[in-house]
Amino acid sequence: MLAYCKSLPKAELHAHLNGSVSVRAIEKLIELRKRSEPDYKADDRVLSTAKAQDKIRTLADAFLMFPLIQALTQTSEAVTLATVEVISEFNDDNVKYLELRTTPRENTVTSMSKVDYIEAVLAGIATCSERLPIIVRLLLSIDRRQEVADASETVDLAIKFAKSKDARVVGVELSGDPKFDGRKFLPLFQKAREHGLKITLHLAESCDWMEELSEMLALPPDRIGHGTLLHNDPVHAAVIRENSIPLEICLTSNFICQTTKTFKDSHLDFWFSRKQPVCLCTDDQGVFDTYLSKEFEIASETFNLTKQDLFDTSLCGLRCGFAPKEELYAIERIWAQFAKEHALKYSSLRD
Ligand SMILES: CNc1ncnc2c1ncn2[C@@H]1O[C@H](COP(=O)(O)O)[C@@H](O)[C@H]1O
Ligand SMILES: [Zn+2]
Repeated sequence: MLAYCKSLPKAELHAHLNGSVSVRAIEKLIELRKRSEPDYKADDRVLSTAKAQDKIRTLADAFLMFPLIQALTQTSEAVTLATVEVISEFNDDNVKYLELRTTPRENTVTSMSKVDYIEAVLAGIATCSERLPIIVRLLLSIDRRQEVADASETVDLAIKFAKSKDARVVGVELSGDPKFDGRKFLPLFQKAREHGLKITLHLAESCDWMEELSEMLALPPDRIGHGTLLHNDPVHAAVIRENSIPLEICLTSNFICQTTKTFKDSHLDFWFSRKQPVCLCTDDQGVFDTYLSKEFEIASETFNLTKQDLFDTSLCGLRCGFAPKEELYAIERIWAQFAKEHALKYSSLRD
């Protein structure tokens, strides 16, 4: 089944740039940093090829890893390199449509501004677009720990970049440690929506911090990141069903962080059996040592999914993308062709 999962055209909608950087790419980033700082020594944990499960057992452990990687992406050159490496690896896994997300950061030591950071990511996307058969769009992230003023700046930049010529920025998202309440950012998400941006929110990733849910769901978001525990509450589940909000489900991430005890405990089954749109995603493929085809294989083994189910799930991912519908229709031709070659059922939304 893994070979089939690899051959499937796929859409990845939930990938944090810094969490997606592989050990191989980290080695390149260290080399780059050593050019200007020959004595630089990276933290051993980011270079360890040990299984992700040995390093991370809780969500809190995962949050210790991100700053170690972010320490290597503090210049425009490094940010572009990381972007190119991450996109290339998704392309190698036959991902045809990718939505990367990242938190724009400024760095006073290297004089990198938030605008520089975004432009560096966009430069990486532009380079890959010329060379590789993959369409990439960008979401700008608000980190739950941020001050509202900082997040507001990010939303304003997202609005500005979305209106630029290439329009590769298509949305904003909320992520970061779930113990920080997201409600203070709601007016910013409203503003982003008024300017045509799409919104996805990490919600209910951990059982300890659920107070915000009703207000966050009332937005309502265009997609939900994880939503691991939302199905346990009938009121929340009803909002999701009524609004047909797609869920971005990251099996390995949830399992490693132990927000779902086993793959079988994942909320994927609940939503899948109710025909809710569900997108399989990697979250942080570098940190969690995974890739999208593997997530499809795990889903298939755990929930007895057929080749047709996997194809439908992969197509569902594309259709939940935030790029304009016309662009998504154009990319869908690849799925139509795959269905033809593999005698799978496929019907265009236009039929
Ligand atoms: C494991 N589950 C998760 N839950 C919540 N937020 C997560 C996350 N995984 C990653 N991030 C968010 O993505 C940032 C790293 O990428 P960027 O520097 O933005 O590219 C992390 O600092 C965190 O805010
Ligand atoms: Zn995430």
